[in-house]
Amino acid sequence: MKNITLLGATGSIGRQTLDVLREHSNQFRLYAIAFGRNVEKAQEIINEFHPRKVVVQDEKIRQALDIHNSHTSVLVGKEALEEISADSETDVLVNAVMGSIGLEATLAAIKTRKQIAIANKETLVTAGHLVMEAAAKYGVDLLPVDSEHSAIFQALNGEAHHDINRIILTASGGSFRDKTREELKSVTVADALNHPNWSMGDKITIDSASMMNKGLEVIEAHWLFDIPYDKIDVIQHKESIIHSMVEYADTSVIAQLGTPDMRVPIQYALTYPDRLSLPISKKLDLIEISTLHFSKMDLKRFPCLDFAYQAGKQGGSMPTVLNAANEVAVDLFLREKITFLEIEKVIENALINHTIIPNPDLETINGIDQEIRRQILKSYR
Ligand SMILES: NC(=O)C1=CN([C@@H]2O[C@H](COP(=O)(O)OP(=O)(O)OC[C@H]3O[C@@H](n4cnc5c(N)ncnc54)[C@H](OP(=O)(O)O)[C@@H]3O)[C@@H](O)[C@H]2O)C=CC1
Ligand SMILES: CC(=O)[C@@H](O)[C@H](O)COP(=O)(O)O
Ligand SMILES: [Mn+2]
Repeated sequence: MKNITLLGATGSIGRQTLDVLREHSNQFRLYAIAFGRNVEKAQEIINEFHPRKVVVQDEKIRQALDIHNSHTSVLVGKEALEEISADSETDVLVNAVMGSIGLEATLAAIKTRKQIAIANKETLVTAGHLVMEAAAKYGVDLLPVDSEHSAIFQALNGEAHHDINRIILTASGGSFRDKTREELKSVTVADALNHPNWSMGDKITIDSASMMNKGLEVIEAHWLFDIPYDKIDVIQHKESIIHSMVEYADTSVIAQLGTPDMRVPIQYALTYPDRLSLPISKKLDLIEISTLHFSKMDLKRFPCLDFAYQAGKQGGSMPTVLNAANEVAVDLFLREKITFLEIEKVIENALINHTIIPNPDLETINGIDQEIRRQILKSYR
């Protein structure tokens, strides 16, 4: 029986992780959870799974929870995310919080040699060098949950890196794949949240529409698989059936396919290297689908993808700036303070105005993250 600690339990990945745990309750026990503001959902989870530890952000949320038993203890604050991640009872950490807030928890789990299923891609974007350095030092594998990275992980199957020509990430194109830039001037939040293939949290759904999601995934792939940026390609594939591919030196291409259902990569990250059954409602039926489409990515149409390639290649503190600016810009868009096309402007300005700091340590990264947020928010109060 493995004890699972789940950060972001009330979110999209969190809830689908709970589906997997329900399905395999003979193998996994929910040991601890952390969530943000959704008290109602958290209460449901606590009532069903009876975790030993629950992390809340503040006293007000602790008081809103109805816990009257000595079995469950409630911990408060950001440090408590690290505490449950490093807890000696935790066997597997599923990091499914949204944003760079998840960074210290990932590092804490690495230092205590946990199995880590990582959905929280912002952790790898903002501080990939620190995370991978720590993972190598402590001999910890990061098991990807992101669908594309799970596909690559499966396609790599332990092959040596020098055998690889390139990684091919697939992009659905998001909510606005068929819109012109002119049409993008007047799109609404509701339009942007209408992803054609995946039901996900709000922030990643907006990232998908701006193509920043794929940009973050390029950086995530660079760190997870130790692959240079010029060997990472992105192609548009509107059906999200091929989740990504690896082209080998002999030109052989290995892809992983499946209907878009995040429970598949989540479960694989929990059971690796084994595979367990998973009763998903719709298995892949290629005859029914009949045709798959592919097209070239246009970096002028999707400048956020270009920003991410540039920031990744420049390295140092640039990916931290990219991530922080994007997190704030998406939040401003979701709160209708800026338009959709202003998201990319906010990010571009932050990148242009930043003087790169090589090899930043954790304190520097946190300082830059906070400063970028402060500067951007100052203009939109
Ligand atoms: N959804 C998907 O299909 C995919 C998601 N990912 C990645 O997984 C991560 C999670 O995405 P997703 O599940 O969609 O996001 P959601 O917005 O649905 O969920 C985010 C979770 O994080 C919690 N949270 C937010 N702030 C804090 C905090 N300060 N402390 C503790 N918990 C916090 C939220 O709590 P609450 O809701 O209670 O406020 C919620 O449980 C992201 O990095 C995303 O890029 C990657 C691939 C696919
Ligand atoms: C499910 C998942 O992994 C998301 O990151 C997904 O990839 C979003 O799709 P697009 O960014 O390709 O639209
Ligand atoms: Mn993805």
